[in-house]
Amino acid sequence: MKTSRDHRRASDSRPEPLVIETRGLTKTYGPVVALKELDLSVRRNSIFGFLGPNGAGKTTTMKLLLGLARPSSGSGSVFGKDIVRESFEIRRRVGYLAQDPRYYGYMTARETLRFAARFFYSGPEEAIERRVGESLDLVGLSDRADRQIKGFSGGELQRLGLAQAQINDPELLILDEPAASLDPMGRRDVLEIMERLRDERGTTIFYSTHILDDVQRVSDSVAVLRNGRLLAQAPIEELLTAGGAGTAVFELILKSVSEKALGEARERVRSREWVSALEESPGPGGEHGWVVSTTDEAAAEEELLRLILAGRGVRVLSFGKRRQRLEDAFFNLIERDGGS
Ligand SMILES: Nc1ncnc2c1ncn2[C@@H]1O[C@H](COP(=O)(O)OP(=O)(O)OP(=O)(O)O)[C@@H](O)[C@H]1O
Repeated sequence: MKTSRDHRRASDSRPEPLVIETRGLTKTYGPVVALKELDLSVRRNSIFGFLGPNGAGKTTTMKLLLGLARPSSGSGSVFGKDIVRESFEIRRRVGYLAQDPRYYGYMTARETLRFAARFFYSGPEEAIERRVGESLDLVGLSDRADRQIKGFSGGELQRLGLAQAQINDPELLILDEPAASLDPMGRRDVLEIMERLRDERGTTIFYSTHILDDVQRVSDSVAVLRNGRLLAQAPIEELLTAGGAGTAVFELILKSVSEKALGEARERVRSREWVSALEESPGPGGEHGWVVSTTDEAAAEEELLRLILAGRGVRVLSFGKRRQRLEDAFFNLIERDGGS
């Protein structure tokens, strides 16, 4: 039985081949357009976050990829195989965790995984037991393996779901909101397991979520979907930059003896190439609020205060830094798309 693959990450700079590719993929349910002309490209050995609010079309996309629903138009392939004509072959090589998986509460975790493993392996019992044991280990459930599932917490159930989805050592895991219902600890566990699967087994992971922090934490690439339409698709760093996130923003409150002194400070700051924006707002009692966006956080840390204080007559009452996050980038993209 094959339990692992060659999961070395490519050391050269050639891009990994595409595991999922869709072109103009569309699904309508009567008058409802659940998915409109989706072009998606997911590279091998990546964690791909599929991000969007409720009703965006995430589950619909996953069902189309798995052959559980038929496209209204457009096409798609997984491992180069057609999602309509070759869905049986696709499903054999994919692990899927549905949004709300159900289990038999009277069964133990080990029995559940054994049951799932028998669908895939007809080999000797020891091989199945070994695979079940490895899977329990992977998700940290070895010490609870022989307890009935009905007593499991939400986090334990989700980890069992992951173990079940990867029981056949799939090349691709499709996970529908794997961490949505969990507390921060439970979410961290699930994200760590996803990383281990990518790093140690070379699994490609395509997962949906509406939790921006999770996407920022583990994804290599991200697609943002809204009302069935793709707003953006890019490696995460690119998306952060495009949406204006990932850059540092400095917030200051200044007090100045004169407009002239303030104007000179403004000119000194604006003359620096690492300043991408300087927004000003008047505060109470002659104070001035400044928000300075930068492209080079280190340079700004080193120079910004010095530049402001270089002339006489300007005092800095407060100085703080915040980093823009994916959340800012996401809402910027949605705003650009015309609404919330
Ligand atoms: N079988 C169906 N019949 C009619 N409409 C459907 C059907 N399945 C999905 N839809 C509609 O298609 C749209 C996309 O739904 P989908 O479940 O794909 O969204 P989602 O992004 O997965 O949302 P959620 O996070 O809430 O699961 C929604 O407007 C939904 O109501």
